[in-house]
Amino acid sequence: MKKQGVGPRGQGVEGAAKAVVARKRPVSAGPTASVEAAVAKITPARLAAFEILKLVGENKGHSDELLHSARVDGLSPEDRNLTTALVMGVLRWQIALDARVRGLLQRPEQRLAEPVAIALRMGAFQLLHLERIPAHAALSESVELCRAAGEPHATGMVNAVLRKLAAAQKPGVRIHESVAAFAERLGHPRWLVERWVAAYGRDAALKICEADQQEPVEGGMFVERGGDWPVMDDGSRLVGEIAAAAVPGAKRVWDCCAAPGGKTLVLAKRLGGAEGGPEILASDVSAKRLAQTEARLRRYAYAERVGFAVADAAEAKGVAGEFDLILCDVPCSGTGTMAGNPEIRHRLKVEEFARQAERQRAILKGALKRLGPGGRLVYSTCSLEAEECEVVVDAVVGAGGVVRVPVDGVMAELAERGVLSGEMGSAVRDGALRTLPGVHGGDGFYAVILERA
Ligand SMILES: C[S@@+](CC[C@H](N)C(=O)[O-])C[C@H]1O[C@@H](n2cnc3c(N)ncnc32)[C@H](O)[C@@H]1O
Repeated sequence: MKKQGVGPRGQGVEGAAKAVVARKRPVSAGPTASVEAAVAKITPARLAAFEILKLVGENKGHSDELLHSARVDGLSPEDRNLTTALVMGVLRWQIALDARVRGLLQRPEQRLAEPVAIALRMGAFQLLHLERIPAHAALSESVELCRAAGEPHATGMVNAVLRKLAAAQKPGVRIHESVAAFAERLGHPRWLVERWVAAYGRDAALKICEADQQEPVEGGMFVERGGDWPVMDDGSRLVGEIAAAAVPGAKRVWDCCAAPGGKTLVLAKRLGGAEGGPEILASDVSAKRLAQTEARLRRYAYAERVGFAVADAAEAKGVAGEFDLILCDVPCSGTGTMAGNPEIRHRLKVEEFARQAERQRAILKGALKRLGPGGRLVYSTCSLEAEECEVVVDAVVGAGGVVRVPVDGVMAELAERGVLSGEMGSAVRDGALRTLPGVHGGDGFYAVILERA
C-alpha cells in the first residue's frame, strides 16, 4: 500500500516534509532523496499519527475529527488502530513524556523544534506504554520521522534519547508523591490539578488524573443498556435521565444545546415514544452539528417525533412559546471529559473559564425566558470548574425569578425505579449533581435543577 499522511488539505507528512525542505532549497528542487528514503521507511500508521499530532499542535483540527478523516479511513484496520492509539496516547501522556525526555537531554532547557518533539513523544509513548511494539520499530521510525520532516540534524539526539529511555528502569513504588509529581506523572498541567485538589481533595484529584489516562470504557452506572439505548458516556446519560425525570407529565420539552444529541435521545427514550408523549424540540446554534444530530436521531424509532430548529439559545429567536422542561447542556471547557478529549489540557488557559462562564450565563438567561410558570430547567456542563457551574447558577438565581430544586429527590426516584445500578449518593453535592471521572464512573458532569419561582 502507498504510504500516506493525513490532513485537511491532504498535505500529509510527505507534504509537510517537502514544505520544510522547500524553505531551505529552491521549490523546484522538490524533496531530497534522503527525505523520500526516510518516508519510505515509515509505516502508514505512524506517518498518519505524526501528521495528526502536528495539526492538533498547530490548532488546525481536533484529534477526533482528524482520526475520522477519509485518509485515516483508507488505512488498514490494524494501521487505523495503531494511529488512534498513538494519537490519543501521545495527547494523554504528552506532559509526562516531555518530562521524561527532558531529563535525558544533554541540555534539558533546550527548545526542540515541534516535529522533533512529536517524533520523540511518539517514540517514548511506544516504549513506555505500548506492549507488543518492538523497541527497534518505535526507535527507528521516530528517527525516520525526524528526517522526513526535514530535521536530519536531530536524528542522532532522538536516537540517543530513545535508546536511554528504552534501557531505563520503570519508576519504582511511590511512597509519598507531591501534587506536582503526580500531575506530571499522569500527564496533566499542574495548575489544573492544584485547582481540583482545592475543590475536591487530593484523593479525588488523583483519581481524576488516573481516569483521564484511560481509554473511555462502557460504564456500569445503569441497569438497562445495549439494545436501542445509544452508546454514550454514563455521566452524560445521567444528566439526560435527571432531566427526563425532573418534570413528571411535561408537555413541551426543549433541549436547547442539543448536538450531538446524546441527551436528546435519553429524553426521547424516556418521554417521547408513546403517543400523547410531550413535544420535544432539539435546537443548536450550529446548523451543521444539528443536521448531524438529526441524521443520528432518525436511526432511533423512539426519537421519530423529535423536532429540530437551528437557534441561538441566548436569543431564543426561532423557538416559539414556553416550555415546562428545558435541558440547557451548555458548551464548556470540557475538563470533565479529558479521557476522550486528551488535547483539552494542552490548549486550556485559566482565563478560558471566565470566557466560557460569560457565554454560559447568556445561554442560561436566554433559555430561562422560555420557561413557563412552574416549569423546570436543568442546567448542565461537563466541566469540573466552579466558574462554569456553581458560579454561573448562583449569578442567575441571585437575579431572581428562579429557585434551585435539590437534585436529591430525582436521584432517589431514579434509584427506586431501578434505573441506577448502584448507590450514587456521593455524586450529589449541595443539592446539585457533581460526578467526577474515576470516582463515579464516566465523565465529570455538573447538573442543577432550577424552577420558575
Ligand atoms: C456540550 S454540547 C451539548 C451536548 C449535547 N447536549 C449532548 O448530550 O449530546 C454544547 C452544544 O451547544 C451548542 N451551542 C453553543 N452555543 C450555543 C448557543 N448560543 N445556543 C445554542 N446552542 C449552542 C454547541 O454547538 C454544542 O453543540
